[in-house]
Parts: sequence; structure tokens; C-alpha cells
Amino acid sequence: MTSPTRKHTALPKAQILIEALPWLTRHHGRTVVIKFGGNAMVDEDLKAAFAQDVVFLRHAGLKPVVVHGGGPQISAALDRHGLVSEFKAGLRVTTPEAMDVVRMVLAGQVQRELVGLLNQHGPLAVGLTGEDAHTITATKHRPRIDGETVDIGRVGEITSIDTGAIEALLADGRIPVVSSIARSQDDGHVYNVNADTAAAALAAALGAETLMVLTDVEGLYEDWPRSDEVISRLTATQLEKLLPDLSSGMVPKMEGCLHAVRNGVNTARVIDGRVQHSILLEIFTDEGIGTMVVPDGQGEQ
Ligand SMILES: Nc1ncnc2c1ncn2[C@@H]1O[C@H](COP(=O)(O)OP(=O)(O)O)[C@@H](O)[C@H]1O
Ligand SMILES: CC(=O)N[C@@H](CCC(=O)OP(=O)(O)O)C(=O)O
Repeated sequence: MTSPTRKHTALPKAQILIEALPWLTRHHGRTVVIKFGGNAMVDEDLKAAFAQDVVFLRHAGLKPVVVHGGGPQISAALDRHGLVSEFKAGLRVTTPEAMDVVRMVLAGQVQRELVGLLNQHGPLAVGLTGEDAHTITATKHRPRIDGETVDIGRVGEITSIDTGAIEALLADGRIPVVSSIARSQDDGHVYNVNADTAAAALAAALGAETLMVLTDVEGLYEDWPRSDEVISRLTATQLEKLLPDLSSGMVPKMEGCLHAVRNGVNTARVIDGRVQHSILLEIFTDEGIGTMVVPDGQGEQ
């Protein structure tokens, strides 16, 4: 027989579960694209908590799709190969030799590790790169810096997304884990694509409800690096005005968030991947840690 004390101590747990009901109802069957940045993969406990959260979402009836980065891991591997890491316009200058290392690290190391962690919870995760089944196709990206077009090697600009393979995996109850490498539409080789950009393009093409970008800061800082005041919510137009003032890693992230909410995604969020279970806090509570970007007309600040 259950003792009265035991019943009493279990009650708060039931309350916590029932508080999640409105969120469970709202998100049921919806696709959530989660970008896990290389800078947020700081320790084993965090990676394991990330995997638990993603599996939790899947069992709660959502359809999570993981897109992963690996910038610091690529830089370390290039260093071991005696190759230098140089960034222009926030993107890695990628020689053909560096491209081999990028592909090896993203598809052969980071993606395998995440797939392994997710699959500790059952036969759920399947890894792929943008090369598979034409998921991501790109052409050579030629950014303009100070009015000049620059050559940054094998960096791709996404030209099309084919969601077929990802949708088939989702329909089969799997968790796709995507590395940000694209097939080339021009020359039979592959391109290195920034993982934030890839995640945003996939979120838009999949008609995802949410794009969630996990990184190593609390969100978008209003006046970085002078202050750590986080902007908690902003509309697409408000973000568009801020874009020219942003620097380094935040540029592709916020451009990606803008692309997503301008192309049918309901919310795009930048959240602190260093906080354990930040995904659950964001999806199932009102606490809204980090920065949320919403389409225009959904409440100015
Ligand atoms: N306005 C800003 N707010 C927050 N971080 C910023 C801002 N501008 C630049 N950053 C930098 O962007 C970094 C996150 O991008 P990045 O290093 O590419 O991470 P990830 O590996 O998660 O993609 C932060 O650690 C910070 O140094
Ligand atoms: C073109 C380009 O810059 N590609 C990135 C791909 C990985 C990435 O974006 O990783 P994070 O999300 O951890 O930064 C790179 O080579 O670092």
C-alpha cells in the first residue's frame, strides 16, 4: 500500500508534469530544428544532457531535427594537420585540403558522437550530411568585403534544399542529425557551409515551428562586448536593423534567424547551450531564456 507521505512527496512532480501540458499540446507533431554549435559542446555532461533533451522532445511528440556545428573542433584538426584557420566575413577560408579535414571532422567525428549519444536512448538517430539525397545543394559563395568580391575557397552558398530524406526519417520516428556540408551544383565536389546558415535553411524548407540555436553565450547581447544585457525578444524588422552592427559568430546566427522567421518559421531562438537542459526550459516553460526572434506583427517591444 502507498503511504500518505509517499503520495505527498510525489505531488510536486505531478504538478511539474501537468504544467507542461499546454506546451505539449501546442508543439505536438511540430518540427523543431535545433542547431548545436561547436562552442556549446564544451563537456561530456552537457552533450549527454543535450541528447536527453532531444530524445525527450521526440518522446513528447515533437519532431526534432539536429544540425550540428564544430568550428573549434575543425580548427583543432586543421592545426594538427599543419593547416592555418582563417576567417573572412565570419566564414572559414576553405582550401581543398581544408575541405577534406572539415568533412572528416563534421561527418566522421562530431556527427558520429552526437548520433552515438542519442542512440544510447534507443534506435533513434540517423546521421547524414547535406550531400545525402541532395538535402543541401550549394554553389560557390563569393562574399563582398569592403566592396570587393573575395575568394574564400570551397565555401558554399545554399541554392536549394531537398527535405525528402529528412521527412522520411521523421515519418519513421527517427531523429535526423545533419552535418553542414553541401553537394555542389556545379562541379561534383562538396562545399563547407556555416552550420547556422544550414540550420536556418532547413528550418524554413521543413516548415519548422521553431529554430533553436544553442551557442556559448546567453543570447544576443545588446551592446556586445561592452555589456551583457541580453535582448529577450525582437521582431524581424528590428533584427534587420541590427544586422549591420553585429560581428563574428553572431552574423550567420542572426541572419539565419531572420531568414527562418521571414520564411514561415514561427520563432527563432538563440539560447545558451552551456546551461544544462536549456532546450527543455525553452520549449516547456514560460521562462524564455535567451533571445527570441518573431515575425513582424507579433508584438513589438
Ligand atoms: N551581439 C553579440 N551577442 C552575443 N555574442 C556575440 C555578439 N557579437 C558577437 N558575438 C560572439 O559570437 C559568439 C558565438 O558565435 P560562434 O563562436 O560562431 O559560436 P557557435 O560555435 O555556437 O556557432 C559568441 O561567443 C560571441 O563571442
Ligand atoms: C563556412 C564555415 O565557416 N563553416 C563552418 C562549419 C562549422 C560551423 O559552422 O560550426 P559552428 O557552428 O561551431 O561555428 C566552419 O568551417 O567552421
